[in-house]
Amino acid sequence: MGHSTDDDPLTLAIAPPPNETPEEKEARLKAEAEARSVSEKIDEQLKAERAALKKKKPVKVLLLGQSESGKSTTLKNFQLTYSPKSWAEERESWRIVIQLNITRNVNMILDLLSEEMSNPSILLQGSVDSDESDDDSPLPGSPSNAPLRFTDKHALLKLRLGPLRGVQRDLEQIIGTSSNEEVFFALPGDPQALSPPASKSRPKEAFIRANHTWKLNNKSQQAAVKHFKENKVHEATEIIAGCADDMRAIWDDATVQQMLRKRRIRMEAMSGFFLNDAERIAMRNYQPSDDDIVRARLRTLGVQEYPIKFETGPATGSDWILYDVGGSRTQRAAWFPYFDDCDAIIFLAPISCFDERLAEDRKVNRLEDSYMLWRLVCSSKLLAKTQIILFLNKCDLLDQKLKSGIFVKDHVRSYGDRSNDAVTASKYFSSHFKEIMRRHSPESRTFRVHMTSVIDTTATAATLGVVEEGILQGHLRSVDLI
Ligand SMILES: Nc1nc2c(ncn2[C@@H]2O[C@H](COP(=O)(O)OP(=O)(O)OP(=O)(O)O)[C@@H](O)[C@H]2O)c(=O)[nH]1
Ligand SMILES: [Mg+2]
Repeated sequence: MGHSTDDDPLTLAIAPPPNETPEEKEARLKAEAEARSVSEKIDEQLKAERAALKKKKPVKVLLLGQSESGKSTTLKNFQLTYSPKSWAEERESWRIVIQLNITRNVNMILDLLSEEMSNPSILLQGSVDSDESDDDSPLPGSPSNAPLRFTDKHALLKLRLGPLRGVQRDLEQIIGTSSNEEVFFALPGDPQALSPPASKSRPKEAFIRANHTWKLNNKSQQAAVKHFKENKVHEATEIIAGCADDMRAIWDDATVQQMLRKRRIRMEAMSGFFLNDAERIAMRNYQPSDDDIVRARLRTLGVQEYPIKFETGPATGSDWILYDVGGSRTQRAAWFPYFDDCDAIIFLAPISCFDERLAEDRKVNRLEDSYMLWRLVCSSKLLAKTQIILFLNKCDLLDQKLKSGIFVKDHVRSYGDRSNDAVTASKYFSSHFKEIMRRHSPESRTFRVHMTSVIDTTATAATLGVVEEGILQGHLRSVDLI
């Protein structure tokens, strides 16, 4: 039955000669073994060279998730933990962002005060939608619709804090809210992309532009900063310093607090809230702490590339590139080109947002939006082999929210009669994300999840340690597979 093999030209060519003597056979086998060994060595060398090349390639990590999910904050944690030198260099740049954040906090209160003082009938109609919650019931613990009693003190505070409106305008100009920059990222034919979406009662946010101009890297930008430092920034710092006591007074005022409760606005839970630190931040020589920087809010536009040379940890010396994306709807089309060729994705889902709506589309629940995005990422064929790590973020806010008496089951019907505590709720949300991954991944993959509050830099450093190791291993495994 050896017919076909015996006739095969290759078999015939490499067959031992007929009548081979034992000596000849031994010599032939030896020669063949040597040839095999040389060939294996060459293969190994080629593999090692390719592996070395790949190892030199930076580890690429993409941060994804809806707007305000905590992507940029996670990036800051990476910088703080693994690249402290470059973190320190950027400290000063955050000062004006934080000044802008606190100025906005005050101006938001002033807007609400003006509305209430000029139109007290609003009060008698009960609560007004604050943008932050789906239902119209007053916040637990808020008094009944008792009328707000404004006095001369409020009129005076409004007057004295008035200059902060000009400060906001100046600081926004310095950081850069030019619509031209946004056009750069506009989706073709998308008129919304020309102006950042902002709902009626939500303060507009500052945002990072595509080319990091807010960090002011080139000469003309540096000249512009110098100019502003001599003029506008100095002026803004002086005005803020002069307003320190009044900022504190307006925030501590019982009527203002009552007004916020009536409107179901929890300013403390809002991004970039700094009023509890007014005196410190208002100081003329204010230097942002690490914690301040992590809490500062600056919206991201487009896709920002952050090369990080690891200065500490097991990956010391290695180069990583973190891609931080804008998470609002008009920004999402820019994500897809980055799906190709990335080692890992860290997906942020803020689980405290189960009762909130998207700023850019008030019809959409934020948790539902996160589920939808997660499904999209899990089902992407381009990402079939990419490691995906889920951060169920803002666990601190989830805990506060549930303790304040807000019930998950009132917003997520399937939650049923489960216990209304943060651990049970986060496990419940986690199981939902896991199921989506299981159902929609093109190939089976491991569900890696971390419960996070990424403003907690110590806890986040520990989480990043685990994540870093996992990503590195994945990177090296892919090297072995070349
Ligand atoms: N309390 C609390 N605040 C958080 C947490 N994570 C982020 N934040 C705050 O939420 C705000 C928004 O976070 P960002 O990291 O800027 O959100 P982002 O996902 O980058 O948003 P875009 O750039 O708009 O896509 C910031 O002010 C953060 O300090 C968290 O776990 N807990
Ligand atoms: Mg961001």
